[in-house]
Amino acid sequence: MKLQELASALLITHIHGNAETDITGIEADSRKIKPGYLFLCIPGLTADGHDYAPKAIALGASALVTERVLDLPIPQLVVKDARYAMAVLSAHFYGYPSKEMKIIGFTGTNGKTTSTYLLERILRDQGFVTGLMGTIEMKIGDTYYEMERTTQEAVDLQSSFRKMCDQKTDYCLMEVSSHALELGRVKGIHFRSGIFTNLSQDHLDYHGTMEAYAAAKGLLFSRLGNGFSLNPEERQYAILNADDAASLTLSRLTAAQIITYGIENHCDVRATDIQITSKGTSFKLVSFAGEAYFQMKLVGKFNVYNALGAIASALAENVPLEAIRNSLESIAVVDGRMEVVNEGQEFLVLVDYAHTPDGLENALSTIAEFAEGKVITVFGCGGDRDKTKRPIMGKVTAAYSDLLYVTSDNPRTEDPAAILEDIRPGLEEVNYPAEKVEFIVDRKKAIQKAIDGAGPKDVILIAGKGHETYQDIMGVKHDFDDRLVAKAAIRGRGR
Ligand SMILES: CC(=O)N[C@H]1[C@@H](OP(=O)(O)OP(=O)(O)OC[C@H]2O[C@@H](n3ccc(=O)[nH]c3=O)[C@H](O)[C@@H]2O)O[C@H](CO)[C@@H](O)[C@@H]1O[C@H](C)C(=O)N[C@@H](C)C(=O)N[C@H](CCC(=O)O)C(=O)O
Ligand SMILES: Nc1ncnc2c1ncn2[C@@H]1O[C@H](COP(=O)(O)OP(=O)(O)OP(=O)(O)O)[C@@H](O)[C@H]1O
Ligand SMILES: N[C@H](CCC[C@H](N)C(=O)O)C(=O)O
Ligand SMILES: [Mg+2]
Repeated sequence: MKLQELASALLITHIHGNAETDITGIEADSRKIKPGYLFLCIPGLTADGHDYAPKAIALGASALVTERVLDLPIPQLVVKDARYAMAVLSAHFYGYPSKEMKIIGFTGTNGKTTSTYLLERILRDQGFVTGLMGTIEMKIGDTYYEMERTTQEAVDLQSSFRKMCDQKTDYCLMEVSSHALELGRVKGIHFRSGIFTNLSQDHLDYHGTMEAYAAAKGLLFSRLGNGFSLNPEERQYAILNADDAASLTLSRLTAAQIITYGIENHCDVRATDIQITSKGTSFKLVSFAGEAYFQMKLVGKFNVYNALGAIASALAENVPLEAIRNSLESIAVVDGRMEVVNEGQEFLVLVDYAHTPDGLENALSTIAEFAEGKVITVFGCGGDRDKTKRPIMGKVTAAYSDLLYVTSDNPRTEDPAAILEDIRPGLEEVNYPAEKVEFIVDRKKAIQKAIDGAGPKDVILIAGKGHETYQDIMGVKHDFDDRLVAKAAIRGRGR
């Protein structure tokens, strides 16, 4: 594609240099530039892409997108807002792939990853080709890709969508993080539906206040539904959790058709008669499409919410209720979410990705429903993330745990011991007995200690890292998988 043609996607631009320059690829990270690529200079929060233009040129960039003319020897497309231009130019370069398939976006503090997998199973069982992108991985057809972040940068997103379209994907199920919404990574993407899971405290380091965090989530819904159509294929849906107060604001923001789901409040897709055990969850579904009894292997009331969002969305796609039930009942576990570690021991070990106060509350209140012995919790808080959630996570955990091992999560660039100290005030606030808690920086040792001390019928929750297979310490990712560490500890007991 010529630079001129790319520029035609924007009204106000100025080409400095040869407009006929060939563009073979498009990138916003100088380290990924290949010969012939256009390098987008993005002024960021920690760096300014304009400073990396010489590096990009050294790697063979054929042109730049800049916000001001740089004294450099290659053509430049000068734009008003490089970040916005990145979203527009990427969509144009890849031929607007989001219009060629149905993209369903999931947003909310907790439950996004889980919900994408539930809907993926339902749609796959119907014979649809699905793509999935989120915290654990990206899947295109049957190929898996590692993800750097939950929601990719605009250039990578559009490139991934193109690959999905090339594989004849019918539905793309994607997590849409609040960072992505705020930073415009998903601007211009045509969503079929938006699913809102819930809103509770997280990421205040980035958003500052809960209001700003909620407003970021709202961006997904405010862009939905403009352009009504009789054709069901062209409709857009906002699928909202009727039991979460934030849904009211979202319903005012959107022009899409709203489908509500929930347990407590009146709604379109509702679960009643919920039974929770350590082996699964059952409920009666009452919906605009009929009633059915569900017997899921997934554990916890929060997974009923995740199932309801997926059910509402599948009903909007015309999937029969019976088929939805069969698919959901066949799912054994979502990677690292309430995953049982079984080495034949007499106590239950669960690895879960709860890393917010609400996530922990949900995981632990679920365990409280069926625990017969002691509840033993191992958890920590990630470094370089919202510090204000640390004592709250301590307090929540204390409320449910008979024994507590406070340890490291991903310390990233912070001092691990200092992170543990940020959790302590939450325990002190509720006078959690000192003899019931240990602060152990080394996560492996903490897990081993918890497992060594467990008795028959106890339940151990190892929270925070779920599916992760590494521990990030000072930017170095060390091999670490809670499930493998727990297995080894169970086998090593008493030795
Ligand atoms: C707050 C945030 O999300 N920041 C992301 C954002 O930063 P930024 O736009 O300010 O960019 P920057 O790092 O200042 O760099 C400016 C520009 O220089 C470029 N650059 C930089 C260095 C270099 O050598 N060469 C180069 O070209 C960068 O590619 C970028 O285009 O864009 C960068 C490039 O894509 C990301 O690396 C960075 O992610 C940071 C590291 C991050 O940790 N993000 C997390 C919090 C995040 O996004 N998380 C959410 C999930 C949260 C959840 O679900 O719980 C996610 O969607 O993954
Ligand atoms: N609907 C829900 N409501 C509250 N808590 C939930 C819900 N679903 C899952 N959880 C808890 O939150 C944890 C994370 O779940 P999941 O990975 O599905 O969320 P996510 O929104 O994708 O998180 P992230 O923001 O890290 O991508 C789970 O391990 C579980 O403890
Ligand atoms: N997407 C979340 C994941 C947190 C997972 C937890 N293990 C941590 O490292 O804090 C984040 O980046 O905040
Ligand atoms: Mg996720």
